[in-house]
Amino acid sequence: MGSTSILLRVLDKSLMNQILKAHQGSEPSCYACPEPRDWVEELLTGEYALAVVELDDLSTEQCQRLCDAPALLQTECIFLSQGKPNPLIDQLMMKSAGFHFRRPFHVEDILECIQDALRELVADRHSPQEVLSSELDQFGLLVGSSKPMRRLYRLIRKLSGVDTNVLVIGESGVGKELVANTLHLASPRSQKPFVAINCGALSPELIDSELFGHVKGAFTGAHKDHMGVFEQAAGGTLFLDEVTEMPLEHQVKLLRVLESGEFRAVGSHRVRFAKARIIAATNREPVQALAENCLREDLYFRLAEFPVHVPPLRERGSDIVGLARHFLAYRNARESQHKSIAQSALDKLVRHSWPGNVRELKHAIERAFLLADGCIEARHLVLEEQLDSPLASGAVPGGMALEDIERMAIFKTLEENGGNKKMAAELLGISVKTLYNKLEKYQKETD
Ligand SMILES: Nc1ncnc2c1ncn2[C@@H]1O[C@H](COP(=O)(O)OP(=O)(O)OP(=O)(O)O)[C@@H](O)[C@H]1O
Repeated sequence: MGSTSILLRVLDKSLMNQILKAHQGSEPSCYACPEPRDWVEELLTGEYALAVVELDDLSTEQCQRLCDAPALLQTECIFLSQGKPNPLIDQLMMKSAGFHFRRPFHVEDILECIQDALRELVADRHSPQEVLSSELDQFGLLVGSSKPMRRLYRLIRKLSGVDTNVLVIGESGVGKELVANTLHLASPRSQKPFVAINCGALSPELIDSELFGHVKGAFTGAHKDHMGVFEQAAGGTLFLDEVTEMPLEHQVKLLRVLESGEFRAVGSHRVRFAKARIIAATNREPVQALAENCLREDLYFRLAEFPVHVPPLRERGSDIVGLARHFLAYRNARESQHKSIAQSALDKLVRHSWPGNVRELKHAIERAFLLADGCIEARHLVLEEQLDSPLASGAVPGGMALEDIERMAIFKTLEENGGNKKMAAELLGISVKTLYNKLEKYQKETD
């Protein structure tokens, strides 16, 4: 018996026949548990993908065996009963995230529910294929086939032929540095250096030296001449990342070089000429950066001769799945592996809002690659949900009890997922069983 078969224990003969008829000859096959065979034992073998079970004669002992066995959670359950209040069935429902149909049975609804459950299970079992190749187009170092990316490629191609300054704008992790590097590679400067510095990470004392260099003896510790990035990138491209994080007084110095093309190394009187093309980048919207005084207006106009907006990942449609496959294919190739990705995992990727953009996706796939043995499933994808949550936005006051935060997270996740406990447990990063235990606890407290 394969693990995709259905266990049937339906006492209502007509319903049983209709289910069997609907699945005659189709995958997965049905196994009708003959009475008085112990259907509980059969179910707990964990060999069934789905179980449709009539429960009216459920005994306390059977209920306990089911509730105690983790195998119950491996099987999707559809329970049928007469509908009389039955604490044993209630207890079972608390342990398994199953459906419960009460008499009179609506055959259509039950068949539809079975179909739904099977569609998901079959998709997960049959669709994962080894991901060994990427289907996305690539321009320079940028991967993606979506419309906004194609528009970006066209703009980069146009800008590669001219020597103007460019300001690359986009959220963190969208690929701004890759855009700058691609622009460099597509330009006549491609044989010269591409030098990147993070303006936000430069220490204020060393910033002049980093940008313009220094001569031996210029200050304590300057044991030899040092070439600044303007000189290192001569003839090539200088990428100034996070330019809005540079202190305003240093932005003036940068502006002077951009205007005059001249600079002097610290401790030297010799004027040097800047021969690098400047591409700057920022995570902030320029209008806001100007309003918040993080960016000098004159520098902005100098840098943004051509502003290039890089779209966030959530606006790139099927590139999300395409990039996930791309990163997986490369990882498979590097590690000589043949790992696959399940449809449920791809669905989870599509539902996510990607606050950390492509960087977050790349990390999520790399972490999942390590966690999954053969097939990456939804549970292997640890996404930065917390960035979206009220906790990160400061909606949770400091000093709030951790239990209250947990209760809030659980109820909010259930609410947002239409009460789907499996999905909620997955998003919360706990097992369905743990979710039930926690619900039981919190519900008791509020009763
Ligand atoms: N279109 C893409 N194709 C392939 N990889 C990408 C793409 N965009 C981004 N990446 C990858 O995502 C990661 C982040 O990219 P990058 O550093 O260029 O982003 P960024 O916008 O400059 O980030 P930050 O604002 O934090 O500096 C890198 O590992 C990069 O290789």
